[in-house]
Amino acid sequence: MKTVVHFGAGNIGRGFIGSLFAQSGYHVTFVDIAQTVIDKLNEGKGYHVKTAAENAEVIEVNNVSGLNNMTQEEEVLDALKTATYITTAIGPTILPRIAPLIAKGLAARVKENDEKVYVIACENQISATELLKGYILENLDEETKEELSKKVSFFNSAVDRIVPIQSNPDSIDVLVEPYYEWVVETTEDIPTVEGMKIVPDLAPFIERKLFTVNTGHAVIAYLGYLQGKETIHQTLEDAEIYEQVQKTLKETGAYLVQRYGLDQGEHEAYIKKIIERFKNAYLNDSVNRVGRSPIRKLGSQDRLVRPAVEAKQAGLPYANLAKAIAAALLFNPSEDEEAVQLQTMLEEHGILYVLSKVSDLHENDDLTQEIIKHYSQLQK
Ligand SMILES: NC(=O)C1=CN([C@@H]2O[C@H](COP(=O)(O)OP(=O)(O)OC[C@H]3O[C@@H](n4cnc5c(N)ncnc54)[C@H](O)[C@@H]3O)[C@@H](O)[C@H]2O)C=CC1
Ligand SMILES: O=P(O)(O)OC[C@H]1O[C@](O)(CO)[C@@H](O)[C@@H]1O
Repeated sequence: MKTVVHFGAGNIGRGFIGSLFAQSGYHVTFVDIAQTVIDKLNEGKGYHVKTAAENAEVIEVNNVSGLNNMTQEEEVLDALKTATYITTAIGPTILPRIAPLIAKGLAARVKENDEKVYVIACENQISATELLKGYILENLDEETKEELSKKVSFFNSAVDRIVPIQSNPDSIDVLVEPYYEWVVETTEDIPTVEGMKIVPDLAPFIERKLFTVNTGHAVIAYLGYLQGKETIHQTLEDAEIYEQVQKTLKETGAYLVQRYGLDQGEHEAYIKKIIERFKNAYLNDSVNRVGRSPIRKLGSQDRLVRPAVEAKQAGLPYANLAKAIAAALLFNPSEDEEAVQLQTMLEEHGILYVLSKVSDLHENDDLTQEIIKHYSQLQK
């Protein structure tokens, strides 16, 4: 039986990527630091994925096991030696932390196994696998890098499925939205995985996804948070916020249509479909989850700043994106470490410093001035 080693046995790991591999006949070895999840994976050897819909579908996921990368390094290295795929859904900021272990595993593997292995990072980040590859290579000598170049392929990917924080922490079953899309960039002939869509150029797919699903979601989360809302679907019931989401996605849409030559009508239909997905009350998705890690989300390549910069450079409107960035700067749930860090940075150094440091935006930039204007208005 073919195997996959998947780093991150969380919501996307269990509810999406791991589940697709299991359904395709793979044994899935999840690697995580959450010992309780690892124990449950090993005890039950399976779990259920349930769709958030009136007529819920329940999928049984079998042929899974778990390893703890902090305490079972040797076992993880063994699993890496024979895996066909190595995947991650762990969060972009964690990739550098798991890279040394993957590097060690690949270095040992290429000495004794000539079979190809495919590495795919499934994160909300442009070029996540390329970045992971860089972190892995930093840990290897020239000779091993040369071996890797023949036997290991790295593919960027875009993952789209809304999986909220699960309501029962004692269960490893996962509630997911019915919709999903997993797009992988390669021209190689690779072993089939059910639900994996292969394209030669990921750029239009990941940008369309990140700057529609994730931008729209972020607008709802940050404006909802400021209005004291708890969930995404409740926030969307607010007519003003609903309109703000539409106006912001019109801005990212204009950029995407121009940049990738998308069909205007088809893109408008795509936006409509995404907003319908956000309305799914069965997900009960919290604004704090969707807005989580605002420093990452305010990064220059992420869902808010990058499309704003791109729109500005293309001579297109960006005022609503600037408002979304301003709202993100006011996101402050006490349990979100990055939100706390962001607020401390704002208090100690001010908004210009934060926009420069976190978003690579400078004082004399028109976008910076537009953000500051909205920031002052939202503070009132
Ligand atoms: N939840 C969602 O709807 C979607 C999430 N994503 C992306 O998928 C990735 C994972 O997100 P979620 O599954 O929602 O997060 P999650 O928090 O549910 O899962 C992350 C898992 O990584 C584990 N982890 C953290 N640090 C670790 C370490 N050093 N070593 C091993 N394991 C570690 C955690 O224990 C957790 O089980 C993120 O990049 C996210 O942006 C992408 C699309 C949808
Ligand atoms: O997972 P991140 O990058 O923190 O952001 C949350 C976003 O990811 C998703 O979970 C799915 O793409 C969306 O719900 C949301 O836009």
